[in-house]
Amino acid sequence: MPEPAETIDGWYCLHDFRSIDWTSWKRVPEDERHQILAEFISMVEDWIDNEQKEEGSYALYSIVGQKADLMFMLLRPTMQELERIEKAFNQTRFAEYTIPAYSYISVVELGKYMFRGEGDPLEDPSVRERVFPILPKWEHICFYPMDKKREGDDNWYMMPAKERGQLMYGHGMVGRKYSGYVKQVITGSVGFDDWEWGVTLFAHDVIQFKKLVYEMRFDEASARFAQFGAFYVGNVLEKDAIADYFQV
Ligand code: VOV
Repeated sequence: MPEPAETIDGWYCLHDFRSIDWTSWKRVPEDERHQILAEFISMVEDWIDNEQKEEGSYALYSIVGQKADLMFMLLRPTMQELERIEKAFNQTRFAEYTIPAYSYISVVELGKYMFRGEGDPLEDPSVRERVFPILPKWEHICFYPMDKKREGDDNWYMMPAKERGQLMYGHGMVGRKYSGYVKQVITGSVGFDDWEWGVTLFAHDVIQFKKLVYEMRFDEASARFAQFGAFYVGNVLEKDAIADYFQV
């Protein structure tokens, strides 16, 4: 049997996508809308506090297109904490005006392909930074889930570890060209959700997503093995811009 890939796992991750029920929202009197938003903003402030204490991280983006309007990406040390946040959000008055659109459960993952260190990788500060990341608040986000194929000769899980390592090396080389333009957070979801990985990309210039994802399609690891779910793309929603976004 080919050697299973070893992973270093960090914070648990919830991607939570919501659509806004704009028709109902528009009917809410203005002063009440302010109160409802204040409660939501105070929740975002809690996420910011948590991130400042380095006990987790968050990203808040508005999504373009009809798949959703908002996306929260939350990282926490336990699945219980993620559930508590989800429940706390669902109990806000603001949640009454949102419709769940999609969610994704995973854990920040680093493949051991590139890790050459000795001992416990979680004691290596450069590894800790990768698996307990403070999420960038760059202008744009792109999220999609993916699998590695298991079909005939293109079965990722039947390939010897060395060959997989070579392909991941080639993959990393393509990715490195985008250093400073695109930041990737790969989360593993085998056993947690419907796909094998969540791919979350951050960029200052949205066109860099298209360039990177397109270039990767030609790289063997993706060309032969990658299968993709739905793509979501969005713009950063800073705390101070929330009130404006919900102005109707
Ligand atoms: C921003 C660019 C970028 C860079 C630098 C980069 C580098 C790397 C390295 C070095 C490694 C291996 C070690 C590790 O870190 O796990 C990975 C791993 C991985 N990647 Fe990647 N990736 C990028 C970007 C990047 C993209 C755009 C995608 C989506 C693929 C596409 O076609 O749309 C992706 C996917 C993945 C996945 C699913 C894994 C885990 C695969 C596994 O079998 O374990 N990735 N990735």
